Amino acid sequence: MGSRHDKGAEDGQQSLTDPPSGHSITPGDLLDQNASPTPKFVYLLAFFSALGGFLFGYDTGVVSGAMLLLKKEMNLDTLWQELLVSSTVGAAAISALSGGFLNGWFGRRICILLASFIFTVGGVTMGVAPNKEVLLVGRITVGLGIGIASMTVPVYIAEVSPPHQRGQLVTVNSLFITGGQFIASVVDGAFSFMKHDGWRYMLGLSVVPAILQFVGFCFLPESPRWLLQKGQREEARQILSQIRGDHAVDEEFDTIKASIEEEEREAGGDGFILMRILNHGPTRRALIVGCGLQMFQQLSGINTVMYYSATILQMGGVRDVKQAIWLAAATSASNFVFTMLGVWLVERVGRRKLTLGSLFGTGLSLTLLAVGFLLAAQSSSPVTLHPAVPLNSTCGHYEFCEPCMLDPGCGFCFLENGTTVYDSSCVPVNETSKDRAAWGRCSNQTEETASPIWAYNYCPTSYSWVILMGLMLYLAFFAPGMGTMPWTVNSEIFPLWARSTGNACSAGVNWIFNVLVSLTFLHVAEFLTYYGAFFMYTGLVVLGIVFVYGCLPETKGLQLEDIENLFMGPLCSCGTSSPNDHRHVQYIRVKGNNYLPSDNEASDVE
Ligand SMILES: O[C@H]1[C@H](O)[C@@H](O)[C@H](O)[C@@H](O)[C@H]1O
Repeated sequence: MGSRHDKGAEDGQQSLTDPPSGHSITPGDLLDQNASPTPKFVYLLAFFSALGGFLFGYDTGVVSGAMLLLKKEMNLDTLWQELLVSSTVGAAAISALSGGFLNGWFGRRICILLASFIFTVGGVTMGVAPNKEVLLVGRITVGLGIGIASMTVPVYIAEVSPPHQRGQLVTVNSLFITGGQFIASVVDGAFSFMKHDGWRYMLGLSVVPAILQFVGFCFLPESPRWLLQKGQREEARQILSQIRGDHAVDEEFDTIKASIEEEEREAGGDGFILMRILNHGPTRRALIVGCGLQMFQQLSGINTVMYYSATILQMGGVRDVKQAIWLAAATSASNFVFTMLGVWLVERVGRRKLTLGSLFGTGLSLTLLAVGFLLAAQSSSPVTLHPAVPLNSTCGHYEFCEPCMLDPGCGFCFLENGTTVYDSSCVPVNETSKDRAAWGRCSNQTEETASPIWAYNYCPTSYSWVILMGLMLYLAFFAPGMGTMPWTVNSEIFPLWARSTGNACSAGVNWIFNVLVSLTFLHVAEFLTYYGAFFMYTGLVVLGIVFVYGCLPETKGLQLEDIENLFMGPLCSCGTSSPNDHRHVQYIRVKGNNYLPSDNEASDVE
């Protein structure tokens, strides 16, 4: 790997470790270089590509509010509700996996255009859907768009960004994801009053950012790194100069070119890329780190916590559906706001520390959530009324709310005076709508305050504040690190030839574990109880800490072409493969300002 670095010296440039006489390079010099303004064009590229992240967030987030209206209007049973929610995530998993091929073959720009086209078609299909079958087709279509966008956008942003700002700009994509989820919850709130057709607006509005992105990308350029890999040198050089503004790009261009040639030599040019990745030590290790991060992101339970937030709020006494919708918007707003913290921190503390700190806090908050659920279970309200239930129902056996609500066939029907629960019973749930009981006092839900309350999947508790605190802390810790870093790190750890396939695999792992965790949550809770489920997530987060501590190197500030060096050593070297240990000497022109070196040194003096 040394050849391209020696080249700089031949060109008369100076090594950082060997400053020219009369000019010793101080950290201040490096800071100045790194601080040179980033051309506005890069921000424009980041914005238009991150609209893909926005659509990812919007389309995954909007469905919960739309479902409240849809299930009434289309009379959806539980199976159809689950289909409409999970089909999108399932389709995203499949298209993310196949997106690697599209990305490598047709380029990042075409893939982003394709994703925004698919989002538009999906949005229109959902907006005009005459029946649930067409709606399902629309949901699957947007899922296909999400999968492609989720693996292409971070790669594209990483490839056009200058090294010292790459982390921040790629993390902006995660900010757009959580921003999309937040806007979706606001749109859900705003249209929830439209009992008829409100869902059409909720689902259909996604065409607006999709069209904006499509039109924008008709005018925006391809990634110069991809073009260079495809041998289109002149166009690559021209685009790189356009993106870098007045900075000359010879150095960066030569580095990318040399590294592509070297990579092809080292990794061999034949065979399936996935096989080449697996047969080549550094890329195999990068793949394990990338997929592991994505797996632990989902195993930390983010989507369970987000999905479950409305129920958590109901436990705390928010029984009005409208109020619950708005408070759920507050949950996604927190996720969004704390993601901003991640954008701010990523270039300051680096990826490794941010991920570790985030996992640590996530583990503590999950413990708090689990303890809250444990306290709630232990003080669970007794069943005081025992109406005759059909013999085939298990609901008549329960003496307390806790086992009653853990049985998917039953719910808790009660009256409330302040925080005191009375006249409570455990009765079968209506199979077509879980919002009411199959028969009896809770089978006909009215808005009257004196009418009995139907609690499905939750129990009233005075410990809801512990759970609520756990929820808020969880988002504060998860969002800036584990919510963002898996996407950011994956966009930078693979060499160019392996980047599309590597990201396709890791994004696919993210979506597969997303489906797995959301589909199994209620069953896990049924077997382990809620506190058991949250203790289990805590255990998985502890495994995540061991994995990240052992295997995640710091990639902050390095040029993409140098990151492969971090994976030369053994897989888990406990962070010792930091950039400073494996850094190759980088060369800069001391006079003239045409190349941005790594900002490792800058960070040391920050
Ligand atoms: O990074 C994102 C983000 O944290 C979202 O809030 C979550 O829903 C996604 O599953 C995750 O991939």
